[in-house]
Amino acid sequence: MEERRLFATEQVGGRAVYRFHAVTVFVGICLVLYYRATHVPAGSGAGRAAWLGMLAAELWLAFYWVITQAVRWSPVRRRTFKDRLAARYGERLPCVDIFVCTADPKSEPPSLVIATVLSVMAYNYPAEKLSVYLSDDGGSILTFYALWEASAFAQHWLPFCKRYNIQPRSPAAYFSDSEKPHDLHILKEWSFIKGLYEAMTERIDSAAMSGEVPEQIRVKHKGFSEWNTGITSKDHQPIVQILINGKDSNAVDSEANVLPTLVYMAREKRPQYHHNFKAGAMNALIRVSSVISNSPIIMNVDCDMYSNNSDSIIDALCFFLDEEKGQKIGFVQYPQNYNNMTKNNIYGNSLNVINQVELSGLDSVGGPLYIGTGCFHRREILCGRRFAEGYKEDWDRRIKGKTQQSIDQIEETAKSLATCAYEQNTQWGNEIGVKYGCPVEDVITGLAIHCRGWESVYMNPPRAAFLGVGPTTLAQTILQHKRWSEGNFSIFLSKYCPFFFGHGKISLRHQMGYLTYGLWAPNSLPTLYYVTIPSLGLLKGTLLFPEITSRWIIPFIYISLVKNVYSLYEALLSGDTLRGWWNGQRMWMVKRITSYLYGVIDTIRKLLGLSMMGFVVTSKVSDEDESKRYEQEIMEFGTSSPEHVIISTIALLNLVCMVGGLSQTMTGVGHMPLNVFFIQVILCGLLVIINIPVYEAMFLRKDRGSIPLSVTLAATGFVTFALMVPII
Ligand SMILES: O=c1ccn([C@@H]2O[C@H](COP(=O)(O)OP(=O)(O)O[C@H]3O[C@H](CO)[C@@H](O)[C@H](O)[C@H]3O)[C@@H](O)[C@H]2O)c(=O)[nH]1
Ligand SMILES: [Mn+2]
Repeated sequence: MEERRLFATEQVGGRAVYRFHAVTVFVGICLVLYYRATHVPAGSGAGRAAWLGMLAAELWLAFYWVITQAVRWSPVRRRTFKDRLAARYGERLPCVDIFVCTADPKSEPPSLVIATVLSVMAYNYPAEKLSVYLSDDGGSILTFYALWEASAFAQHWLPFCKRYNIQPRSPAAYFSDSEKPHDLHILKEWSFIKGLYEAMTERIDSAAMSGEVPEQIRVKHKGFSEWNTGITSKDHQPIVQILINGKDSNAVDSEANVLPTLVYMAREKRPQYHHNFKAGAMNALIRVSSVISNSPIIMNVDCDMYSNNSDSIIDALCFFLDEEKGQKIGFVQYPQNYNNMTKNNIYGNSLNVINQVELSGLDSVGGPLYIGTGCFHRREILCGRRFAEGYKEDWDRRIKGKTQQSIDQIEETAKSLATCAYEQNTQWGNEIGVKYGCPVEDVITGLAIHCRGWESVYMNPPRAAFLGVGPTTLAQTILQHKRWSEGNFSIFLSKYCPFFFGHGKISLRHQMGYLTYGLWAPNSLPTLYYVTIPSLGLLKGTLLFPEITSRWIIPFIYISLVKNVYSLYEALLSGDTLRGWWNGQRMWMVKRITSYLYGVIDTIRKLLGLSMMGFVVTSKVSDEDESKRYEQEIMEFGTSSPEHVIISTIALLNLVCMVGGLSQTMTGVGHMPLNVFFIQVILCGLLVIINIPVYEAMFLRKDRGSIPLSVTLAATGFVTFALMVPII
């Protein structure tokens, strides 16, 4: 019966136009490949090799294009019926555990972390059913201190949020853009809470600045004594502190309402044990929470992603508790939205197209990937359960065994579950919990869940569920995308390759959806080829495309035009600006020739056993000067890193080829009329135009974010080399 459903699934419109466009582009691609294959220059010269290289690059890009259409074919949108859930379940709603992960108080300031914690404590959900866990991989007293402060502030913050039903419920976000209320009575309370919040943040920040917590504060909670022995972030005992025990009748807010349980955890770290980064933290959280609250639903967020929508738990439960379809749903994923993007998205980090188009598309073929944050899981499934027909979850499941333990006893038990040795000779990190050994632990874990027969759901409500901090410098962006592309590519090359591991378990289109990301990294090679060889050909008089008078030029022009117009249309529809799209195209190239290239190299090095997996946390802070340039949308280089050399080399190379190629055409040297080299001129010209910010950073800008002279010199060296060597 339709009225009983707790959620609805709707088709996204516009498919006929999309499919027509896709078919014509496909025909165009076939024609291009046919032309390439049948027009290979005779002989054994460099021209022939370059042509065959073009063929290889285009074959790859064509294959990748086909892969990316899988998710675009029939996207869906989900809608929930929250009032039906409330009416039907009322008191019987399940308990929910929320995990927040942080790793380093320097790149993830404690005041940022607790704003996130406070936002998830304040969900529109019965507080007695909510437990919030903070995992601190930095093992830092500063973070513990901040959480302790937050536990006190929550007593005022939570009732305030609920009384006025405010949004968002991260105090940092709320006070930074809420206007002073007009009502005098409310204003008084608003100012009081704001004052409390600011004073608290000041205390936390100044502790963070000085690197220590004042003695008069350390005596106020037993938890601080864990740091008495001078421990370090890489070498310390397990720490579990229950700061608020929801079952304790004294743990109430300023209006005598129950508070959610709040727990601090820093799993044991020892230099001789590998800690498996965030995946290790998640698994420790799963175990620690199992003896404290053991809720059937687990939600996890990164410490920089505050809850922006207080109904997200209710929304997610509409899927899990739906009588008809809920049993098969393994996890509910919300998009990663950022609140610190500039208008035109200078580093292409908005993820708008991924969020609006690709994840909705995946939702129609088996479900979105698990993307690590803003995701609701079912505990049992995260712990390895396979789907079986007729399976029904026990939503009332609580902690097994003794419930009459004291807090101290529970903490001791919990600590024993967060030791380094606990996982030895167990299936944790493999069949149980979040998987180890992959820089995108989330994606591989989600894939395993899908392959065990579960589906997932993508929920993208009009009011964003979570807002986080995206990278704000070029270096952070490149770093993040290196980790992502490398992680997804290593899944592709591992035994978990969606094509093989997923064969027979998930649909072909779902496999293709996974490959959209799995093949990011290898895209670097054909792209690198495409941004160098045709331009060099222009300079050296090697023709690599049909002439303007040839009819074969039509499919080339058709594909490039239509593909770009469609990508622009998708971007605009997803909320990007025209300039944002253009910047995105630049970053698309930059990421492919740096992050993705590194992704390929590092994956291969790891396969050969030459290096270990790493997870470099992206910094959530940048200095004032950098932030200012970010606000002004000026690209940040500044350091002489190898990736900056690559970017500068490609930019410079194209400039030289363009100037050289055009001047030869104009002066008639080498008999190279413009119309013969039409496509190469356009391609090289576009590359020059898109690289204008790079030239500015090289030659015009004088600020600290410009390209250092050493990089320009190195790039000049490489370009000279490329011109001297007869590659083409
Ligand atoms: O040893 C570690 C390293 C990281 N983290 C946490 O992992 C989260 C993500 O790290 P971040 O540096 O912010 O990386 P992002 O690239 O922003 O993370 C995205 O990509 C990751 C996979 O690469 C996913 O795990 C994340 O959920 C997803 O937001 C943060 O909360 C960290 O505190 C840990 O808990 N322990
Ligand atoms: Mn992050």
